[in-house]
Amino acid sequence: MNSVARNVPETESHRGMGLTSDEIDSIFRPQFPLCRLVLGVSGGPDSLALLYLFHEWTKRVGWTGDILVATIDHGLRPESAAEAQQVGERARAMGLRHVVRTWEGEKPSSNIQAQARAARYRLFAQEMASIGADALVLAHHLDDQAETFLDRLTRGSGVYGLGAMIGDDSGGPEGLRIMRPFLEVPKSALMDALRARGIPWVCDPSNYDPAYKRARLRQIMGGLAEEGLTSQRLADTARRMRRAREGLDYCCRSILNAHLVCHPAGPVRLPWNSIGDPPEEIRLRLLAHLILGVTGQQAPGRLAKLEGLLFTLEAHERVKQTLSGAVVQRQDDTLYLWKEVGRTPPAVCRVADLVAAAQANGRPAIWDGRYHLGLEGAGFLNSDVVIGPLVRAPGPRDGLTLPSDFPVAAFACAPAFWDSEGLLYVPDLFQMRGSEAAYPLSLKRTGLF
Ligand SMILES: Nc1ncnc2c1ncn2[C@@H]1O[C@H](COP(=O)(O)OP(=O)(O)OP(=O)(O)O)[C@@H](O)[C@H]1O
Repeated sequence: MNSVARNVPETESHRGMGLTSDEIDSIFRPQFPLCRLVLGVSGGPDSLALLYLFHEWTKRVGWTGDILVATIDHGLRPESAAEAQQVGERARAMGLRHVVRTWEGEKPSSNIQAQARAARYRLFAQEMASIGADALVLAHHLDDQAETFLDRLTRGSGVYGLGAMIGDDSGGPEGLRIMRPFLEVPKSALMDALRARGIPWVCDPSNYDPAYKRARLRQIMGGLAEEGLTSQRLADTARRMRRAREGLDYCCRSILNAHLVCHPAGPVRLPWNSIGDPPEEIRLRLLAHLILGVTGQQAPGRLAKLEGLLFTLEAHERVKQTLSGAVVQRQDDTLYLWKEVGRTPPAVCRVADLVAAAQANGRPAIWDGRYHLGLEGAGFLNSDVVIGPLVRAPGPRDGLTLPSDFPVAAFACAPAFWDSEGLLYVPDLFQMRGSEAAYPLSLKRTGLF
């Protein structure tokens, strides 16, 4: 995570001439030792500035990585296809590859911006997979950051949410690594840079449509600035929140490293009274980390619900609750957490399909967001072997021994391998004897633990 503030000072160049070479260098250099990138370029001023300034920088410093410029045509405005083509012409004129991906199918009648965004990241993920890209580079800038901060305030976020966007985020949508080199650069500086180069841009009218919350927030920001609440101030506070978040994460990691017991098949337990009496914010973050760790999710859900859960756990010595796909049980002084079977149990899929898709995409094979599959032994597996939650494995369970130091229910979502003859392997719980005694696939947890 690139947490160090890279304050680009408000110099003359920001106000009129665009960014200087030194400023452009300080924006890109710390972030781009990577070699394969997808640049998300819509044709608006921010992402066009990304396209031109990044290309200019790569030429100047002799950066030789691979760039694919991607435009997503959401098909929501009649001009969008022509605008996407125009981005393609510009990219090709610079000698860069460009691809247009279209959001196909019927468009939803409500929540359209969120759905378009989800579709956009799905399409970006496919394009990244096609070239084995290290990261997706987006043109979010300081004013976007300030809007995100305000938006999170309206949702009652705490330290984590108010940290807003991260410059180098390995936990983006679709699990993508997202780089945001302009996060501390004001939009006005990007527009000035385009003007200084005589580059025209298109405007998406939905950016100003008061039907959308983002546009409304943008409008009220003018008034807030008059009271001193400028984009710069809001973005500065977001950066301080990220710093606080890193401090909290650091404390949580030390506590978990010292006290957490993880079973390789999924559940975890924490002796709650042995962690001392850390402040409430740390206890909350510990709970959030544990939920993310056992569920394989990226975000722990709403803060108010997490606060409610902590309150309940601390008020009762024996209690069991669910939150964000995790079961959390307190039994005297021990907390147990595991993944809930719930309405959406982990998928059952053929290991061969999972491995083939991962190899084709140049990405690691991951099951249920929780486990990396080591692929070394994949070739030795029968093609009908599947992986799924233990609770779905067919046939008898002879030989499967559940440990007595976790609740039995905690193993329902354990990763299990089976074929038409029955269960083959569950980490630390079951290993089929005979020809497959040395099970050829290794499993490693993703995430925190
Ligand atoms: N249609 C598109 N095609 C390619 N890239 C895009 C497109 N729309 C947005 N982007 C990229 O994403 C960045 C952020 O865009 P925008 O601010 O519109 O998205 P957002 O919805 O506010 O952000 P996010 O998607 O992260 O929530 C842009 O600067 C650009 O790099």
